[in-house]
Amino acid sequence: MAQPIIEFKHVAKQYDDNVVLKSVDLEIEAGKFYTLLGPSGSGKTTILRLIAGFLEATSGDILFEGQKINDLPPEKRRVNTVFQNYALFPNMNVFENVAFGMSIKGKGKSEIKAKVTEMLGLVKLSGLEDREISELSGGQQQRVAIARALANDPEVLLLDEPLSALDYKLRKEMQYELREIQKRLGITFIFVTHDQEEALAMSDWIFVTNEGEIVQNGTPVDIYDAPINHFVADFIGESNILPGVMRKDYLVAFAGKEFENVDGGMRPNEQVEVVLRPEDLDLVSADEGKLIVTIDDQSFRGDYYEITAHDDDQNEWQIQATNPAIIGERRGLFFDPEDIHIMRLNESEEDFDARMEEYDDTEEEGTMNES
Ligand SMILES: Nc1ncnc2c1ncn2[C@@H]1O[C@H](COP(=O)(O)OP(=O)(O)OP(=O)(O)O)[C@@H](O)[C@H]1O
Repeated sequence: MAQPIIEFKHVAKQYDDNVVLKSVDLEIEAGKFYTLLGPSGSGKTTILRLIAGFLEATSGDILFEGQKINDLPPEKRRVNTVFQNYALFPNMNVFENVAFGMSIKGKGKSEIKAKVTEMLGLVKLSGLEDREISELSGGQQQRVAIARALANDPEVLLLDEPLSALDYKLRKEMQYELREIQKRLGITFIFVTHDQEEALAMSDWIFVTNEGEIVQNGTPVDIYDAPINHFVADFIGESNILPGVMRKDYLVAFAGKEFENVDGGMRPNEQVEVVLRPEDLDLVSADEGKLIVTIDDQSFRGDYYEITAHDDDQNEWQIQATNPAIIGERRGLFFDPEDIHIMRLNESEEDFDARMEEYDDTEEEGTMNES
């Protein structure tokens, strides 16, 4: 990759004895939409504040375009932040809020007017220049906050859970619009959320945080299809996670049976965890199934039925089915070998990446042999 716009080298943050960030390494490439995704307290906001300069790292280096910026004050960094609570100035109207940064920099009136007009157009608030902040809806206030941050021409826009106060429908709309704004401006966005659906829908690249560490990073598809460990598999989407044991010849044993799988490169007899996503499972007749399950419960979810069941080894299963089932009935459970994802216990991210690369190569070779 080209030189990263932002880089963390072993960055740690500690308050007295409380380590909230443990030696984080990360690289941000210019012009992409990044998301920091993780549960509450995992360190997302700390990472964002270190980038903005509102916090000082306890150790490690923070670089901007290759230059160390640990000691650079926030106003000298070419980044701007959009906060969750908008932080607008209530005594100023929409125009004055968006113009604020440029006014204190002493920009000329006509330049300010042109920029405010452009920014309000970008966030679809043209014509509301004279409105007071108290006369705006929550969604409109959020748009003003975005316009105000972008009016300073930052190279990187930091967004700290900016959509969490909005209702579901508005939130979806704003997700789409933020993505569009990022593409149009071509600058780097770093977005913080604890909502995995939001992260999957918006990002080019996701950093998953847990307990002060980045536990996995990759594209949304990588992270969804190949979670590195139990935490990621459980946090991102619904999962069935079962204990398993690798066997020879691309076989894995779980739920009391052996199954063919293609997620290879494993040692026989190694204890692993097996992930199967609910949407990759089908209910079929008992003699067509790879496993037999007994239906425990179901609920209608609009476009599918969410069904819970258990197998004869007493493993719980979550299944997304297009048709309803009958509670108490014994059915077959069907899945494709390629939908079985294997997770090694306690694997480092580097070893995991190497294994996934090997797996991709094996797949390519397989395709070439077939042709
Ligand atoms: N000033 C502080 N003094 C001591 N501990 C702090 C301070 N600020 C944050 N922390 C702790 O640092 C940890 C990480 O906080 P951070 O805000 O980065 O998490 P987060 O992932 O952004 O969570 P959330 O989604 O709840 O905002 C938390 O355990 C928090 O209590």
